[in-house]
Amino acid sequence: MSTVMQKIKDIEDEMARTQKNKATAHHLGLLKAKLAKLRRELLEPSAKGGGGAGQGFDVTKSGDARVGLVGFPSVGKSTLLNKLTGTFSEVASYEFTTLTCIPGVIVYRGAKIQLLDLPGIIEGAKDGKGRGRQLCLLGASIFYKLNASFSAAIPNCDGVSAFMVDDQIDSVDLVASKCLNVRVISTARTCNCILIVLDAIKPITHKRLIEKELEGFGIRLNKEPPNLTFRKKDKGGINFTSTVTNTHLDLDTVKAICSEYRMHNADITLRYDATADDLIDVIEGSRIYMPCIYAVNKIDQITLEELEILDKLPHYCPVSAHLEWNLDGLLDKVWEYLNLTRIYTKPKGMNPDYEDPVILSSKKRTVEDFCERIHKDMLKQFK
Ligand SMILES: Nc1nc2c(ncn2[C@@H]2O[C@H](COP(=O)(O)OP(=O)(O)OP(=O)(O)O)[C@@H](O)[C@H]2O)c(=O)[nH]1
Ligand SMILES: [K+]
Ligand SMILES: [Mg+2]
Repeated sequence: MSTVMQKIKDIEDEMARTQKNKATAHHLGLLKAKLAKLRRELLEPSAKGGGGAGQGFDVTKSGDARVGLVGFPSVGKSTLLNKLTGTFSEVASYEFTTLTCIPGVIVYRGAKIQLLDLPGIIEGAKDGKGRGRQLCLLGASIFYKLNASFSAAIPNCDGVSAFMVDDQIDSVDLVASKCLNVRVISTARTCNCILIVLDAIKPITHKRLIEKELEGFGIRLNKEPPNLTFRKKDKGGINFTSTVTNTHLDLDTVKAICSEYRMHNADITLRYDATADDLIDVIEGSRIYMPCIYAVNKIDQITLEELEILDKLPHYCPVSAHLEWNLDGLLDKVWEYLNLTRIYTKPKGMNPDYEDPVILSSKKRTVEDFCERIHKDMLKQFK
C-alpha cells in the first residue's frame, strides 16, 4: 500500500545525495520527472475501485469563491473560521482537533466567499519521516477516527485494516498521515485562494514545509503559468529553442525529461529562464496556479519589532484570530487576491441595484460569462 510513498522517498533521498552541477543536471531532471509522475499517482483515484470521490473532503462548493485554511496543527485555523464566518468548528489546545472539513461563509462586498477549515498538515508525512512513537499513535488514532469512510474514500489506502497489530502501527501511521494530507491538499486544489496559516511564535521554516507539501501535489502559489510552449510531434526528435539565455535547462536535461514521458519528438520554446520543474509542470499539465496569503496568527504573542518585520514580507498578513486583530485587513487581502469582479445590474426604468452585484471570477469575466451567470438562454437573445 505504501509502495508509491516508498518510491517517492527513495527518489527524494537520491536527489538529496546527488550534487547539483552541469554533469548531473540531466539526471536530476529525470528524477524530478519521475517524482512528478509518482506524486500524480498518489492523487489519482485508485485503480482497484475505491473511486476518486474521496480524494478531497466531500463538501459542496457554494458561493462566488472558495478559500481554504491550510497549516500545521494548532496554528489557529478553526479559530479563524469561527471568527470570520460565525460558524462553529471545535477549537482546542491539542493538535488534530479538526479531522474533517468544516465550511463557513463570509459575505463581503456583496460576494459570498466559502471558507474551509481543514485538518492540520502532518509534518514529514510526504517523505515518510515519522516523529517516533508519538506520531505513530497519533496516526493510529486519526486512522481509527476516520476509519468508517477511510479505505473506501481514500486512494492508495485500500486494504488497510483497522485491526493492525502493534508492529504494523508504523505503516498505519504513515498511511493515515499521508492520506489525511492528501485529502487536505486535494481539497485545497479546489479553492480559488489559499490561506496558509502560520503561528507567529513557531519557526519560520514552517512556511517552507507547508509550501513544499502543496507544491508536491501540483499547487503553484502566487506564480504565473510557465511562459514556454511544448508541442508534441510525430517525428523530428527533440527541438529545443530559447529566446533568452537559460541557466537551468540544456538539451540533455530536456531530452532526459521528455524520455521519462516517452516523448521523443517535440518542439520546446522557452521565453524566459525556465527550470526543469517548469518544463515538467507544462508536460504534466493539471497544475493549479493559485493566489496565496500567509496569515501569521497569534501576533498577540510577539513583540512590536517582530510584528513590523512580518508586516513587510510579501503576501503576509499578521493577525490574532483569538483577539480578532486585523481580521478586516485579512478580509481586504483575501478580496484583493481573489480578484473578483462585481457587476451591478440596472433593471429597466429603475436605479441600479447596488446591494446585490453579480460576481465574476478573475478568469471568467467577459460579457459572455456574465450572460451565462444570469441565465443559460440569455446569450442567445443577447444583442
Ligand atoms: N495566543 C493566541 N492563541 C490562539 C490564537 N488563535 C488561536 N489560538 C489558540 O491556539 C489553539 C489552537 O487553535 P485551533 O483553532 O484549534 O487551531 P487549529 O489550527 O484549528 O488546530 P487543529 O484543528 O488541531 O489543526 C487554541 O488553544 C486557541 O485558543 C491567537 O490569535 N492567539
Ligand atoms: K487544535
Ligand atoms: Mg482546527
